[in-house]
Amino acid sequence: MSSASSRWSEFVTSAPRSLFGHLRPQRGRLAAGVLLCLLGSVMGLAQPLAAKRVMDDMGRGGLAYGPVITLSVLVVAGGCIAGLGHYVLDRSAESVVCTARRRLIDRLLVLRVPVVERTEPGDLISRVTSDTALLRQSVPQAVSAAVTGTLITLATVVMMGLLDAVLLGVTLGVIAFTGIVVAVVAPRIGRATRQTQEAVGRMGAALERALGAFRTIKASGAERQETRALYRAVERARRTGVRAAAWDSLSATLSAVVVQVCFLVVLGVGGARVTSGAIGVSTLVAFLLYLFALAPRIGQLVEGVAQFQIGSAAAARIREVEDLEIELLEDQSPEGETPDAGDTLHGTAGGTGRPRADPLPARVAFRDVRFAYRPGLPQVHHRVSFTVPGGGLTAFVGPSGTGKTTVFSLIERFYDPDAGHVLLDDKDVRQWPLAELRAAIGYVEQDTPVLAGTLRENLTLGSVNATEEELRHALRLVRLDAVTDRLPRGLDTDVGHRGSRLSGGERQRVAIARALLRRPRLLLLDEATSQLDAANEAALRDTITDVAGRITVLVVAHRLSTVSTADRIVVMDAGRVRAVGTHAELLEADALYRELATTQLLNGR
Ligand SMILES: Nc1ncnc2c1ncn2[C@@H]1O[C@H](COP(=O)(O)OP(=O)(O)OP(=O)(O)O)[C@@H](O)[C@H]1O
Repeated sequence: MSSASSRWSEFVTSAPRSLFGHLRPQRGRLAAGVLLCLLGSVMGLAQPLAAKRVMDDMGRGGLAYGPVITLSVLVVAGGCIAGLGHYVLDRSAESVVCTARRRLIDRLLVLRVPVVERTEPGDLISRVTSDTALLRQSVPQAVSAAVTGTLITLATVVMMGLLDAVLLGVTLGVIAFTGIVVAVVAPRIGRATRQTQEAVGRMGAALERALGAFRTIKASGAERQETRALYRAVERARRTGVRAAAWDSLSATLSAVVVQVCFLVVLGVGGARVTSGAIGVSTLVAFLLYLFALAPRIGQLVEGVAQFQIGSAAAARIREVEDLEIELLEDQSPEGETPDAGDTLHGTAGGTGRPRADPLPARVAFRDVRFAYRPGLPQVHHRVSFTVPGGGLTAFVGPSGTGKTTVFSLIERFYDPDAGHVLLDDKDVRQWPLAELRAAIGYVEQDTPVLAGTLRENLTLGSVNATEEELRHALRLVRLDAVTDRLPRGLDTDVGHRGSRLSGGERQRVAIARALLRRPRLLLLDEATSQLDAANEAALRDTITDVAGRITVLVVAHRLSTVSTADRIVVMDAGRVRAVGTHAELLEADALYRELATTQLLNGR
């Protein structure tokens, strides 16, 4: 069996299971909704009999008002009860969607970094929005069709059988034909829906790519190029959507046509039977009324099977996200070993990840670390080893792509090394509960360190209980207090998407203030490669020197002003540590460092 067909057969068996998984928590309400729909429909079933009675009475020359009143009551009450049933089903469908969205959201931010790197954010977004919306659309129809449609169809068939067995035979022929149509077409609807949702996911990814680099696209004059790429994604979604719609329409049309044909056949055969005296006119009329009642039920069943396929396809895509590997933020050390709070964080302020007392600087060490981002990719670290004592400023320098930022990613446990050990306070980071490890570290990335929202929201990300005084202190530390004082709304100023309303230097300093507010024991600072003006550069250098007086600071350095004040410099080259020393020592002893200091570092890159 080819891999595509085995994937398909796995989808066919697992997708409905995923859909049932979503429905299970709402089974009580769904059952109530179905019961009400059923009751409404059962009352509808009595209508043709009441109509037959009215006609028989008329045939006998008189009109009894009783059956007319009964008929009216049945019509109104049946409609109201069925309406209530549909409302209950719709409500349950909203709850199904809400639960599915919550479950997805719960998982999204704890996904492992490598897992997210393998997926497209836009596609993940479309699974939370578009696929869950499909669940909403398909659940009521699929459920009510499955139960109500089936039972009412059976009951209608029984009533028709009681009226006339021959005409029932004709009708059953129709149902059998429709069944064959559904069996052939339904899986194709499921497959086409899945393809449509995949195309919608790709469209989300393309949108995310374009809007995420809005300025770059404008500056590169690439609006038309990107618009064309988006058009292509939209067109793919349209094509697959049309395919799904074609199968859906085919099954609906076939079932409708077949019912009409059946009506004509029943009329013909029934007319002959009335003429021969086998049945009365009122029986034929009642049978035809049942047939008309049956037609929408068959349509409902066919549509229900289609909706079941659509819902299953959406549930399968949601399931794929739920199956992605996540991080365990709480204790995950193999031996259940948790570091002593006094030894690491000095206690954390419940849930905020902030230490209560002044933190002690952390010690960091790499022991023979080997690492590749993925199997098959070239190794980034080849037996990297170094030791950083608690406190002071350690700078990492080296040519671009030698694995300096990767050192930080391994300390943060965004990835785990393939061999060797990354140690914090002489303990492998894998032995640390992840939340505690990350609470001990402040990480300032090279790019995009500011989120949409206000300055205050940005600063308190990860330290929600920070006081006004702490905020002011952090701003003073990073020399941003004067800037915020000038802003009309101060800390409540909106910084725009990715902090676009701040300068590059301000963004970096906001990110440092945010990291410091968590009062880390270790600050990882990936220095911005862009050239800062002299005042900004001096402000940043003073901040780093200040902080390094209290906690351990590791900097991926791109500026001479940073390395010249460092307590030690780790020179990396091609995934190895080449030399360690002070600026003066390395200028003397290491040719690569000498070259870097006079070129890259001097120029800020
Ligand atoms: N997420 C990733 N997936 C795959 N490869 C990656 C990833 N991040 C970095 N790399 C690769 O790993 C190597 C080291 O990258 P790293 O960012 O650590 O270098 P660096 O020394 O910090 O470079 P720079 O000074 O330019 O920032 C590079 O070849 C890079 O292409």
